[in-house]
Amino acid sequence: TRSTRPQRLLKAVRKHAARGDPQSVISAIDHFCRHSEWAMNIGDEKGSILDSVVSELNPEKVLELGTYCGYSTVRIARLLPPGARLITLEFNAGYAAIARQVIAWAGLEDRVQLVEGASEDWIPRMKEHFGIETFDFVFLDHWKDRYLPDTKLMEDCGLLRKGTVLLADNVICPGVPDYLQYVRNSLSYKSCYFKSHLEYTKAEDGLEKSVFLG
Ligand SMILES: O=c1[nH]cnc2c(O)cc(-c3ccc(F)cc3)cc12
Ligand SMILES: [Mg+2]
Repeated sequence: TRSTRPQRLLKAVRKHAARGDPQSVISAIDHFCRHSEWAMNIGDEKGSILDSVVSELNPEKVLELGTYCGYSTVRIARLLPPGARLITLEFNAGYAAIARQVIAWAGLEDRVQLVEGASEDWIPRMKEHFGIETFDFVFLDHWKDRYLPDTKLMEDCGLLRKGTVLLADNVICPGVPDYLQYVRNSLSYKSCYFKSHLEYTKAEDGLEKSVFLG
């Protein structure tokens, strides 16, 4: 049977990237998506904004909602000190299987824990199952209809602290209007928009950075 796009993306990583070299994995995926097949990775333009937010924050505890093939997982994990931990949640088993191999190819499996399942099922279990008190940084990149309910769920579960940074992908395309309205109007957040483009295209998209004020 025909291979899947994530399988073809992994094949390109194995062919063109060097094992243990996260930057070569990032470049191989960007090249594949520009020249072979578009895929919904954050990409190099928005990825550079993600890099700058992570580098400035130096987070110890990171949560990523939506792994897909692990492109942003690799982008974030390569910037973390070895003691730091990134937990990434992926609902789709096929995506998770590819992401594990991409993360391993980059040599970053020691600081990444990929969990398969629904965000709403795992967020309430972060403390007792992973020994997490609060997250320093949360990257939202899963499903637009889950950004707002999962953010409220993280608040209710006490997973956010004064200064926790939420960074949301795709706030313009596909768009998350209910989430934007919430973080931009809530007194519990200081929010700002980073204008950019939909990965590998000229369409507008952007990232919303929101600091939880407690
Ligand atoms: O569903 C998505 N989850 C996470 N990230 C996405 C992302 O960066 C882009 C898109 C997307 C954007 C335009 C389009 F025509 C088709 C799909 C979807 C997701
Ligand atoms: Mg995205």
